[in-house]
Amino acid sequence: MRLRLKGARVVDPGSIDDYKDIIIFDGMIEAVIDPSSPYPPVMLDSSDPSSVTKGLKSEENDTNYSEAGKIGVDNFPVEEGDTNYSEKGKVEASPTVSGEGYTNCSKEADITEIDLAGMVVVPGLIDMHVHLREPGQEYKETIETGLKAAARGGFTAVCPMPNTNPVNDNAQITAFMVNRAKSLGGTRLYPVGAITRGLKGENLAEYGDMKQAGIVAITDDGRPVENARVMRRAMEYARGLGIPVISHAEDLSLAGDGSMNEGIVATRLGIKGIPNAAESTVVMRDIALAELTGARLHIAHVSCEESVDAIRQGKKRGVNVTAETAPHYFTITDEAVAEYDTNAKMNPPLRTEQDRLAVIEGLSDGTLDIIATDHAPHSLLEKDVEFDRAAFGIVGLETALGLSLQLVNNGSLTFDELIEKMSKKPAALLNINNDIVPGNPADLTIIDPDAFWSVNPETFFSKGRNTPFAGYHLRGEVYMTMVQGTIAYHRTDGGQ
Ligand SMILES: NC(=O)N[C@@H](CC(=O)O)C(=O)O
Ligand SMILES: [Zn+2]
Repeated sequence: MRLRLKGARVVDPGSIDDYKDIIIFDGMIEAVIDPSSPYPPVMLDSSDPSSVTKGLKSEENDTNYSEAGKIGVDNFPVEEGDTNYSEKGKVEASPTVSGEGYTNCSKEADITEIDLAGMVVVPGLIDMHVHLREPGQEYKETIETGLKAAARGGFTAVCPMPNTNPVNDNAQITAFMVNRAKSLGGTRLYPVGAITRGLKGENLAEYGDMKQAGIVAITDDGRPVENARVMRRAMEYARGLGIPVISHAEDLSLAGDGSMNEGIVATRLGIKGIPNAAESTVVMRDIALAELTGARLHIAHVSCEESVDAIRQGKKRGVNVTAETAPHYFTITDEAVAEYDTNAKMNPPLRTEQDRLAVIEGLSDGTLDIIATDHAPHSLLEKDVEFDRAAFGIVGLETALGLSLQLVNNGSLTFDELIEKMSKKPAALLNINNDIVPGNPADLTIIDPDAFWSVNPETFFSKGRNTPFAGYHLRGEVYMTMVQGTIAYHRTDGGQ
């Protein structure tokens, strides 16, 4: 089936920001054309001047001819030697033209149109940090519910972390995840393998085998690699394989048994704190190790000012380091814990206003390359308990775009910058080509930029309800998520 996405503004940062129609055939982007251009484009036959009109839809006026002449520059594959195309088009711009009754190209012209007036189409969003809990903790989330939540959040691809049970530290588990996702269709899954077997921090996992089975990076996320020599060796192997090492930066001896940010709020609540240095010291160590090994290092879930500073300095020195933060770190602070709300408990913890602003500054000056969710679903069993006994982690897939768009609405980021951070940068880091160009799979996120909606966890497709954002009013919502030309999510009328 051929689809025409009609009437939307198409934004692919660095290459397109314009009103374009996207033609999709067999799951692939076939053409990106001017909204007034006919499709398929007119096939010229000099012996039959009237042929130029065949297959055209009727238009109000005849300006579509000169538009048709422009198709070549609009990525439509114009035949070699077709240089007088536009000239011919002009010649045939006769006022008697009507699309009615022209059936010559009707087979090719059999196009289903999707009206996207008022919407923005962007390259599919990629969330490079999610926890899908399968295998092992399917009561919290499954690959199926996680991928549905991802599609609803506008993500065409996600990267599940290896802290499943069993751990994704071998090719069998990797293959299981990949196959499960393939059998489901919808949002794509690119697993991240473990750095060490069983996430124990001792012996390296088999990166080569896992890479063949589909991993795109390695990490012990959920736990730091405590031993610097182990981390160094991991970086050396990963470098050889051309995959990034993702660091969950945490000094366990400093974090101790803290369960929120160390500071005034923790003192007031009588909760043990985790200082910024528990994160930033390991960020600094891993940047030093990346400098030593030349590996590609990616810092996960950056929460505090000192980490942002360390990454900024590392980048200045030319270290191959990228970093992500999550929407909660630039939206709320440790004040959100005030009612002992376990839905505001995650690792690293929510920090102070100063840190929140430093994270936004890091996003806007490019120090923080990527926005990822760290989607960490838990059940009531782990969350409906005393604060210090509750599990760390919040869900994020279905609120990420809405929360992140607030940075655009309030002028902290441009829309292009946001799409860079939620789509293009993760794609580049993971070697995924999601440019909106003919020949690429039609993995697209369609955003309704002015829709107002409220976060209602009861409507989540995720099994997790553990969000601190319930009741938030947001502007900008996912309208449709398309993966390989198939609709993976479509907002029903009226929003949620
Ligand atoms: N972020 C969290 O608070 N929790 C994550 C682990 C992690 O990303 O460190 C989890 O798996 O629940
Ligand atoms: Zn982590």
